[in-house]
Amino acid sequence: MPLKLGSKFTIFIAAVFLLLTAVAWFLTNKIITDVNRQWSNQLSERQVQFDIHRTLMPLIKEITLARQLATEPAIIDMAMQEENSNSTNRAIETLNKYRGLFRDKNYFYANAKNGNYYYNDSQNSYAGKELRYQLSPNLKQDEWFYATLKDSAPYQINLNYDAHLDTTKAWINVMVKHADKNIGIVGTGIDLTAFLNDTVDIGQTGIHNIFIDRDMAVQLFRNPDLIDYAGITKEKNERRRVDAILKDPKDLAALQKVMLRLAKTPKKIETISVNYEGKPHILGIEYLPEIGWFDLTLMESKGILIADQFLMVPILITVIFFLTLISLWLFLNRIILKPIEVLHQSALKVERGDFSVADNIPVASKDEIGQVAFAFKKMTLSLREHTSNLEKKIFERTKELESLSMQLQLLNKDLNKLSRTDYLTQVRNRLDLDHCLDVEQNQSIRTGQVCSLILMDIDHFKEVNDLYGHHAGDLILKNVASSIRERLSSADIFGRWGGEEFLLLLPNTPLALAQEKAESIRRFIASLNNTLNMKTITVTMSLGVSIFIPGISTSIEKSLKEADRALYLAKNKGRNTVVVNSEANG
Ligand SMILES: Nc1nc2c(ncn2[C@@H]2O[C@H](COP(=O)(O)OP(=O)(O)OP(=O)(O)O)[C@@H](O)[C@H]2O)c(=O)[nH]1
Repeated sequence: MPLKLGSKFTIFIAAVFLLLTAVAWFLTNKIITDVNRQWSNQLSERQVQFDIHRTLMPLIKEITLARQLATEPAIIDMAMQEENSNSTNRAIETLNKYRGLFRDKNYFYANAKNGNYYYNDSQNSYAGKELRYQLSPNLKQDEWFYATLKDSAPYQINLNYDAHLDTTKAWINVMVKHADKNIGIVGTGIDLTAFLNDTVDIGQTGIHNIFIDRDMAVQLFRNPDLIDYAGITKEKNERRRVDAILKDPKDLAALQKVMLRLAKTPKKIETISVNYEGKPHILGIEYLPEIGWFDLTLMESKGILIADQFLMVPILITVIFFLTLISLWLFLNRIILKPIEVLHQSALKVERGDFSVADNIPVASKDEIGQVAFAFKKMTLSLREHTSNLEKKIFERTKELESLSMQLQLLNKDLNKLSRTDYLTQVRNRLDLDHCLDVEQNQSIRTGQVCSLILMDIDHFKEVNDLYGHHAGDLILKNVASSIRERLSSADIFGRWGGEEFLLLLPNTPLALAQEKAESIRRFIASLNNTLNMKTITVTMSLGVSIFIPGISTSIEKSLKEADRALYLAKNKGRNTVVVNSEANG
């Protein structure tokens, strides 16, 4: 079945709707992604700047102080000649001075030469006994010292758990140098818990800071279990790396790429999308060359991205598209489909011959549909008028035909009558008599009634013709026929058998009565005066009578032959005589 216009419109509008919606969703998604990227870049940049001030500055301050301490002559002096108590006292004095300046009010100093380790805390607990113990390359807990000494960097930040002091600290280890030789390490420790509380775990929902070094080992994170303590003393594969936090290898690969780029262009910030604890996050990355770390700012997308709010836009666009297309459909339905449907229904009615619809065809608009409706209305009106005229004509023509048919029937009747009437005498002709013989035979057989036959012939008619002329003969024939017919009842069947011979059939008439009738005719004809040209001519007739008796007579044809035989006998008897068949038989 071919598709209707309404279905085509619906499919078209649905397709347009799907296409527009898909484009709207695609564009919105693209815009959201772009905006989010820009937005998270900015946010990340701000966050990192904030971190630098919040986190890096105190660290740099500590490093600067420690580096300054490492260059203090008293410290170098002590490293060179610790056995000199004056030098040592001066150095301890200097160390104590710096202790007051360090954030956590502690310092340490370790001599490369003998492993002597000096330490004092914020409580000044070790006043006078600052030399705490002697480091040993054989002790695992002292490995950091010997590993750091071997490092070429001027300073390091080492996260360590101090078994002696039972503290976990971020140690700022600065090399004490003399003539390019590492002669000791000096620095301060920052309590990691306090540090994490103050700087890393800032309590901003959805935002986490991770500091990692170039090897991706976690340096600072709110969960201390994931921090790579004592990294300096570990093999690379033993270190706690960021993959404990960012578990997707794809995220790690992306991060590594960014880290390689940023290491060449510090102070630049890049962002990537990552998964953290099953949720999408934006990761802002900046390299901090001062400490050799990367500052990673992990921000939950849901909190910072505008996707959720922005999702309303494509939904709104979809709803607007939907409403617009529905309105368009309703509009098309109103101005095209409905008028076409009305025209279609009207056309079907016109096809069935109902022209009354012409008055109801609406021509509301003047547009193309309106013009078609107007043309259709005009056409229907014209068709109605034309059909009405045609019907009138047909009616008139039918009447004419009916009248003609009547005339024809009458003519047929006349013709039929003529075909059965003798042209001269106007009585039944031989054709009609033959038919009547058949009918009467059947009638007699059906009813069981007898039928008498009288065959009559004008005597010496030849002489009449010869004496008075053929015309006179005709007149006598006519006169004889009409005179006999006038004397018969309506049931009697009379006609010209041929020439001057006539036949009379008498249904339901016994032979005796038929004989009487024959006698009566004979007498009447003999007495009849046929007037012609002032002359009176009389003729006589010979008559033969027979009967058809159903069940006894063979056939009416046989009975007719018997009448003919009787007529013959009548002629022989001298004419003007009636002979009954029984006589003939006798
Ligand atoms: N005028 C006229 N004569 C007719 C017509 N039909 C037959 N005849 C004539 O009737 C005559 C019949 O003659 P026939 O058969 O010899 O018999 P008939 O002269 O009547 O003698 P019988 O019958 O023996 O008494 C013929 O001369 C026919 O020409 C007719 O329609 N008009």
